Amino acid sequence: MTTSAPQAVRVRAPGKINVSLKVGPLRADGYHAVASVYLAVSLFEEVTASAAAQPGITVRVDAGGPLRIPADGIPLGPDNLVARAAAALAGHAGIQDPAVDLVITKHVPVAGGMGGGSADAAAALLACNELWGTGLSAADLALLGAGLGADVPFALAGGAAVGLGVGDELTPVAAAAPLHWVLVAADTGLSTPAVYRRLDALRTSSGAGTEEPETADPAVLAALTAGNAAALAGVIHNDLQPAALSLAPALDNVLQRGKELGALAGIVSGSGPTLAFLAADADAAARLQDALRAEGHNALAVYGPAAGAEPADPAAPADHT
Ligand SMILES: C[C@](O)(CO)[C@H](O)COP(=O)(O)OP(=O)(O)OC[C@H]1O[C@@H](n2ccc(N)nc2=O)[C@H](O)[C@@H]1O
Ligand SMILES: Nc1ncnc2c1ncn2[C@@H]1O[C@H](COP(=O)(O)OP(=O)(O)OP(=O)(O)O)[C@@H](O)[C@H]1O
Repeated sequence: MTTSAPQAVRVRAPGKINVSLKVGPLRADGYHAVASVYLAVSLFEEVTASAAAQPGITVRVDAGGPLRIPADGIPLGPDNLVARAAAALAGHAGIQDPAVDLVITKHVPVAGGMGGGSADAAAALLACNELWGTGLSAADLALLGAGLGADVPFALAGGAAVGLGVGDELTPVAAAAPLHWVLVAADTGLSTPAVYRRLDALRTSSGAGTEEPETADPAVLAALTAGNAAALAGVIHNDLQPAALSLAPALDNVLQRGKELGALAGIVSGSGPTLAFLAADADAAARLQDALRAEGHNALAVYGPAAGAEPADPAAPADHT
């Protein structure tokens, strides 16, 4: 019996928060060495790759989802990370004229610091690998992904992990229990390179020295491994937070408000502006989500760790849980 190639493959990949992010000095290549503790959360992007009749890579975005994400500002041409992912895989596999239609179901805030574009790239790599039967291993996909963005290997892997190098050298962290968070999305995004540049400028003006971050904070890893939200609340940290707050000062009030409303701690996610509030448990997260929504914030309770890129259940709705 022969099995025919699939006509369409749907894959989901998670958004992330960084529960700890240490950033070293600017390198000659324009990047910064980091020591990141990534946590994938239960807010997923989906990418459907369908065989196309004509050669070419097309991109469409279905926006919306529980955080009501608008599609503005997402390129639909070859610059979209899903198109770049498909082109990279085709190039690697020697496919001359790839013919694929890619549809993104967008749930992760755009330019939100949650690695949404990286999740799209990860999902597209996996979906096209399946559609085209190219058979790349997880390690090969991660290498291709690292060429697309520092966060892409983690979006493939999911779970919780330490990321060294530019964030792409991953070591998994076994987390005992899910942690519950409330995300607050902002109306406008922040450019990741602009936030890193602001960090460099703040450091230059304060004269503060910076060390190469060689290891992730052991206290963060211990709290994560134990699934201990109270302990984690005391040690979550993001070196990019002062830079994000300097570019988007209104976030500071929201951070304070989340804590007044019961969060154990609050942090800017990655390069921001999405905020992530840590709650004691699922009930506390639901209450905090509702309290923040009552004050007009675009809030959503999620948990992490969540799975990395994987085929989406065709029966499941394209939702965040
Ligand atoms: C802020 C984080 O999301 C934390 O996980 C990442 O560091 C950013 O990851 P990303 O968006 O996948 O990053 P890329 O798309 O590879 O890089 C975008 C830009 O961010 C800056 N960048 C990114 C990663 C890094 N370790 N150092 C940097 O300075 C560089 O200016 C780079 O040109
Ligand atoms: N599939 C995509 N989804 C969103 N943005 C994309 C995509 N492809 C390309 N982009 C471009 O990349 C920019 C940043 O995208 P993204 O949403 O991944 O930011 P981010 O989540 O802040 O990234 P990170 O957290 O990894 O730093 C967007 O403003 C857009 O111009």
